Amino acid sequence: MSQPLSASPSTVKPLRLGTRRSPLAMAQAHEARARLAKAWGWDENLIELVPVLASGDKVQDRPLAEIGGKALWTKELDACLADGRIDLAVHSLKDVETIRPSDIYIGAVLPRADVRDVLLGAPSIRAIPEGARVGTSAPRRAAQMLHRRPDVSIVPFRGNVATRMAKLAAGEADVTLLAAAGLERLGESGVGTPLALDDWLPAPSQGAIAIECRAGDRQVREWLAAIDHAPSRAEVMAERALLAGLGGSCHSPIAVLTRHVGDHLAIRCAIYSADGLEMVEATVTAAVGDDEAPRRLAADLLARASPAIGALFAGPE
Ligand SMILES: NCc1[nH]cc(CCC(=O)O)c1CC(=O)O
Repeated sequence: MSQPLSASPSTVKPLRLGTRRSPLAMAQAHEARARLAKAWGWDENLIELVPVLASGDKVQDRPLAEIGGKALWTKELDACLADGRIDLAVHSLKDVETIRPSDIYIGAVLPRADVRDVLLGAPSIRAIPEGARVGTSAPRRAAQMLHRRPDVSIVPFRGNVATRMAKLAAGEADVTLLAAAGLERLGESGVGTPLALDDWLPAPSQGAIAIECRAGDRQVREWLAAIDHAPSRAEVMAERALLAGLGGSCHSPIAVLTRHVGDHLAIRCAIYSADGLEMVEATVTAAVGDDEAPRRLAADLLARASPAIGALFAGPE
């Protein structure tokens, strides 16, 4: 007989929550566990954290775009979900590829944290010394920086948040950029200068934590629904639809922010050439859940993009 819905996990059969092993991933997993346990009145011990080594964590010395992209963060956790080693997987949604396997479902998006990028090493973009070395391996951050400051040079800067802060302190670059959300979750919210959203947009889904489960697991889907934050979900899903419309990959410099304006969504997006010299931007208002509006925005951006920009996008997926 099938289990009645809303039964609790037990000490004999705890819920298993898969996560990457980095300090940021572990902090996000603890937050997800705390929210789920609280929503259902469970002891946190009924949710067991299962750290899984992702292939992206094994390679630290080359840009991700070079190694093969975003599935590097999801492949291992996807396999663990599929074969039942875990029941839930926690991710920074920003690192989760746009097209997911059909047997995996995003059961919850947690309330989106501070979406801004933080500049470390200088008090503002303008104050960065002439010709400074900017440490980043993110095509978006590199292009945005070069767009504003064509005089700087970009140096590769991989590794987890602490590694990048240590590299900055060791002088491997003069400035770097990190997500405010990640810094906050690691208890480092005091460092650096958050960049104003008026002239520095974040990555798609930046600041959002997603919890995935098996698409067919009705019980876990019901549990996750209780901690899903509908406004955050609407915003990041619009950004993911835009990304799908652009055919954006880890090579694609895409900056976007979606915000609720009344009961609608305002989507602002800019796409760049790799050298930051060229940029096209557009804004659109969409109804919540209307994936066509972000896709039209993507088509409009691509139609206006120069060859140097267009080469970085595959087009509608
Ligand atoms: N690219 C790695 C990554 N993935 C998610 C975050 C931070 C948390 C978030 O943006 O949700 C970071 C670090 C960073 O970009 O500084």
